[in-house]
Amino acid sequence: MHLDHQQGVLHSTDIQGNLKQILAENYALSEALDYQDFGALIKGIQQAKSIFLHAAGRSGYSMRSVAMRLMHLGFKVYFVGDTTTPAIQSKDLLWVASGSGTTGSIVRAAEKAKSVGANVIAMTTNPASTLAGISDTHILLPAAEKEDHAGNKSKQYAGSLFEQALLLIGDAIFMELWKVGGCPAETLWKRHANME
Ligand SMILES: O=C([C@H](O)CO)[C@H](O)[C@H](O)COP(=O)(O)O
Repeated sequence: MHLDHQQGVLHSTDIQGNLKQILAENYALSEALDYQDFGALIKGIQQAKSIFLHAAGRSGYSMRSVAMRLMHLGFKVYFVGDTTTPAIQSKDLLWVASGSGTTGSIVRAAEKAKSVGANVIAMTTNPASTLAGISDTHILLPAAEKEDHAGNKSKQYAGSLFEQALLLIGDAIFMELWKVGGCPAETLWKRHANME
């Protein structure tokens, strides 16, 4: 069950064991969430004039995937920092995610959104973080923060659990909005990128 670094050969692996660990951690996180918190997010998405998503690094990749699905549902959605992303305004929603809750660009975006009167919803692993404090609604994802190397909350590297949970929770939110909206998959598919 090891990679022989000297030979550079993969003799045998425990990929299945690792995958089980990852799935078990995500399952445990799903059991520990406070689902009451999600009401404000669903309402915020439904009521926003435009929805802005923002997160950095791997958290950002997860949130980009979520943004794409919201677009498939027909929402006006932007990812902060993209070339065609406009100014946020008072009737808009900024949905941000940062495991640490301290990433500078994400905190600054939340501050700007608050200053124009937009609704700010933040997902972090730390309710005491700057980002959680700024937000109108904070949703706690009980995962390891990226610099918590103790391994008590996750055996995975850095913020991996948080970043995976973002994508999974995003898909769960998409499913809920899709059910409520009642549009057939064919309607959503018409919005899917056709120049891939
Ligand atoms: O890419 C990331 C890193 O590899 C940690 O696992 C993070 O998503 C990125 O550094 C942003 O951090 P947070 O704002 O704390 O999510």
